[in-house]
Amino acid sequence: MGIATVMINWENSTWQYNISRGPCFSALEAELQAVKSALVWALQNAWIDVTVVSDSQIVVQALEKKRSIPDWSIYHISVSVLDLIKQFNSCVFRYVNRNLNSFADGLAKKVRVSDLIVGTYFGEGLPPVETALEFSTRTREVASKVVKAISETLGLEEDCISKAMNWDEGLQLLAANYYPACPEPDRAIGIPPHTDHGLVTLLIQNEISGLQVQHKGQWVMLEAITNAFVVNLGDQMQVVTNGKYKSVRHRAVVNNTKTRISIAVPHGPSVDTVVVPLPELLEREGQSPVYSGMSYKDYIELQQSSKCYMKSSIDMITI
Ligand SMILES: O=C(O)CCC(=O)C(=O)O
Ligand SMILES: [Fe+2]
Repeated sequence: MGIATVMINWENSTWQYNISRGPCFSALEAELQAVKSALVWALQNAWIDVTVVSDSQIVVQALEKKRSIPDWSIYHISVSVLDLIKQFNSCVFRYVNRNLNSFADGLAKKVRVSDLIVGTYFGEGLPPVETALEFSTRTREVASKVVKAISETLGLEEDCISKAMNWDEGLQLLAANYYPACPEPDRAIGIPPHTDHGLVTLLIQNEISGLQVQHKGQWVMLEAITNAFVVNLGDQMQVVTNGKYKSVRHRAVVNNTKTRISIAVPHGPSVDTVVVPLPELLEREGQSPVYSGMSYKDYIELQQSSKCYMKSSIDMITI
């Protein structure tokens, strides 16, 4: 079994990763061993405030509650990890989706098939994938809060939408949009009008405006605010709230002198979730569903298919 841990020092912008190989009886054991080796390494290097990021929900859920992993065959490792945790000033555990942990995951796989030399590797700056990982992890926390707040505004439990959408397994994307200056902006379009297919999209942009939203039939330009997120609601939010919240139709236009950059982080349900209006909401309001159920995966396919060319995909599932 291959074990890889990536350590990032945010204070001096250096990173290193450590890889090892050894016998392991389960994937869970390998995850826990990786956490243990990261903690041992951190203590040896006098790190006292650490955040451990893992793609194993079981490991993260247990350790953040300072409990042993519910698998007695690895109880002894749990005990030593819990002992190690006590030696830190702060030790936080965070879950990340596997595809966001691809750097460490890829290293562990490579070492298993033996084409990587066991040892510790160092670098300056930040490993590029990990920068995206950190950004994605932190923006996910913001998006989770937004989804909880939306649930509450509907008079529902804060985790009502996230539970129904299997948020913990949800799809998260990262899109970097680059719009070079265009001498004839009126004859070009950055991104054509569309709605995002997911639940919420967080968007940051450089200081150049370009995002327009459709409001009462008019295109309205949003002023670009530095260090602020724009939150766009997507189609699944409209479906799950039975139309109480609307997904926003938007487009991006180009600038004649300046280059515009935007980073969009769309968050959706897990791809297998069949999204329907929340039964709790329908019951309380005495309403019938306005949208028919469809899995998120099928909805994305529908939106990208020729059937939806120049048409709104949400109309296709409106009853
Ligand atoms: O660049 C923008 O402001 C819009 C980007 C966007 O709509 C998208 O990536 O879905
Ligand atoms: Fe969009």
